[in-house]
Amino acid sequence: MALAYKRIIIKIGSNVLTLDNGMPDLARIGHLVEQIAEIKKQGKEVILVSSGAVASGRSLVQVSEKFDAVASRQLLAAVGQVKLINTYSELFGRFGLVCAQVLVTKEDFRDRLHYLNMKNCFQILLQHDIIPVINENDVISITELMFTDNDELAGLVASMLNADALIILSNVDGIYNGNPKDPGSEVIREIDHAATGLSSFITTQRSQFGRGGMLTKSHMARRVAQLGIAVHIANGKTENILPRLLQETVVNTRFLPSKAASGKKKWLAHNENNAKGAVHINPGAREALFSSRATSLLPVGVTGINGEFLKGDVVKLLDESGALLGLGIAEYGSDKAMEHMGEKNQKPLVHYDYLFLYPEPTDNAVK
Ligand SMILES: Nc1ncnc2c1ncn2[C@@H]1O[C@H](COP(=O)(O)OP(=O)(O)O)[C@@H](O)[C@H]1O
Ligand SMILES: N[C@@H](CCC(=O)OP(=O)(O)O)C(=O)O
Repeated sequence: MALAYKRIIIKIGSNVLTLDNGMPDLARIGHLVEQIAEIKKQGKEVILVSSGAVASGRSLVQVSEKFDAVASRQLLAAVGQVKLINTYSELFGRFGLVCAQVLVTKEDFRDRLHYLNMKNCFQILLQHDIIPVINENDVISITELMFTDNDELAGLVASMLNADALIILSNVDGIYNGNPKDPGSEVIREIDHAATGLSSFITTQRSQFGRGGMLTKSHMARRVAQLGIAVHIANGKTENILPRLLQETVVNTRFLPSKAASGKKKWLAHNENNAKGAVHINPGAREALFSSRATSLLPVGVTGINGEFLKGDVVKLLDESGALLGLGIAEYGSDKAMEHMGEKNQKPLVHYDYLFLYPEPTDNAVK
């Protein structure tokens, strides 16, 4: 049965777009563009998150090893992004389609004004039937300012635009239940919010030109699926992968979406870096929050407060060992929270509507 997604984010990893020698694989890019054109004909909206700037830069400039890695990456990305977007523009043009370049940094998701500017820009592009082609602005995003990888960026875009699905194209058929190179391993077809132990299957091994690896992909995928967006990890090198995935006739890993979350929870899910303080909770509170009932965090389950926060600030929720369980918006400041810590019959410190819990807390401890 065909998957009835209307708005789809497609993320293409460097490895899909790159030949073994590090040069861009123009035939592959062409084939992906052709598939996207076919999907567009079906009336779907497509937003592309494409890596490949550095790889494209390599085909134009040779950088001597005496330059440091950061400067070399800036050089290759600055030159390569021009070539990458020109390639897309030319290839989409053959199908009568127009694409646009959107380069973003992590800061753009933190600053509310930048966030809204970005959202408005995507809206106007989509209203005009234009395909946004997004990449990190590698020229200014350096080390700690960088996204973990473009998978993180794609997850943020998917939640910002309330997409129906996020398709991550990598160089593997999906997440295997063992080493992908081991003939005994199989692709896990479906992962739901309650699945546990996923991280034990995933090695830290990355593809030749990849940045984050499969573990960061799976963390992001679970987080996005929990917000109500389906996430697929599939092989971008497989012929006709996109139409076949949408027709459900090809192997891939699908993270089943939970019930759609509110806009506030979607925003919260990606605001760990904005947290002003942290709240430690006891095992009873943790159990209550993770139960199937909608539960707010009451001061009676709070065992410690770190940092200073005000009403409305984002706070981290930690268990007694310090593992990150989720994020919430404080209903009152840290002074009052300290005062009522451990007390019964007090107002919730975090209301359920403003609470986002990470799936599988044990997996998060390895972050
Ligand atoms: N259990 C697993 N299943 C699938 N791939 C895995 C697993 N564990 C590790 N990997 C590695 O993750 C890689 C894909 O991640 P990454 O290098 O970030 O790719 P991309 O460039 O597409 O973002 C695979 O090439 C594979 O080597
Ligand atoms: N922004 C970089 C890609 C960074 C990245 O995350 O790559 P990948 O892990 O292959 O998706 C580039 O365009 O070269």
